[in-house]
Amino acid sequence: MKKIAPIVEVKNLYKSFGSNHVLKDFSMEVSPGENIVVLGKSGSGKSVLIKCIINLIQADSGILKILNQSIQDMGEDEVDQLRSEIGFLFQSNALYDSMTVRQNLEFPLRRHWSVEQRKQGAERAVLEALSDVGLAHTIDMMPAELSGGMKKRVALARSLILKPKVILYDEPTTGLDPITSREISELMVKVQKKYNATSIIISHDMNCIRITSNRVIMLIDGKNYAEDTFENLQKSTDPKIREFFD
Ligand SMILES: Nc1ncnc2c1ncn2[C@@H]1O[C@H](COP(=O)(O)OP(=O)(O)OP(=O)(O)O)[C@@H](O)[C@H]1O
Repeated sequence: MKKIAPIVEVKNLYKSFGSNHVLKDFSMEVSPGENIVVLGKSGSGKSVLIKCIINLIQADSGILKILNQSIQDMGEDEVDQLRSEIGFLFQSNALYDSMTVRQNLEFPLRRHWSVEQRKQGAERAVLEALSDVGLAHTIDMMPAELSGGMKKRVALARSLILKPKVILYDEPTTGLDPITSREISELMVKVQKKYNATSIIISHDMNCIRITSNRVIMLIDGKNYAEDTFENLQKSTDPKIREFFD
């Protein structure tokens, strides 16, 4: 049977900051439609990995391919084009406080759509993305009027607006109460299905990982130390893995 090409491929990745060797021969492959969680201790290099994948940080060496393209070899315009196919949900949400929800969602369209495209389709795109996260009624509200969970949903809607093929989540449930965290995790599964997207999720929220992951990659000592389903890793007797589950 022909092997399906991975959507994201990382091979033998190295990244150091001075004498701080963060990623040391890290490799992983993500198949189309998968929800992958990268789990590691604080400071283990999870954010550095995600930033290398989208070339916000330059890797020292290794191969990085996303949507079958080598991001390291691309010019600025090509990287920009590629990033329009990738949705990001950052820990901080990064909503603009001085803009309405609508304006926040229109922001990526301004960069990637022509004036004509925006005239024709912006309203519909904003409403569709907001409806996907159950918040169409907030379209003219300011971020300050929203709860933490609602802000997270709006940020997710904004990352969906360009219908990304890949979604990167950096600690999507940090700072939320357990019920809201669960809602956000379930929403992540729902949007992944609707958009047929592939997700890479950085998290150490065990409930979020259980709900969202098809596979978990353990980032330990700069490497892909182990990868398996959440259920199988949970049964592991390896002390380095057990630390996360006990
Ligand atoms: N731009 C940078 N310059 C220097 N060092 C950096 C930079 N970015 C990250 N680091 C270092 O790389 C290491 C890994 O950081 P990273 O943010 O990836 O950790 P993390 O696993 O995401 O942690 P957390 O779960 O706490 O967010 C840390 O030691 C950090 O200090």
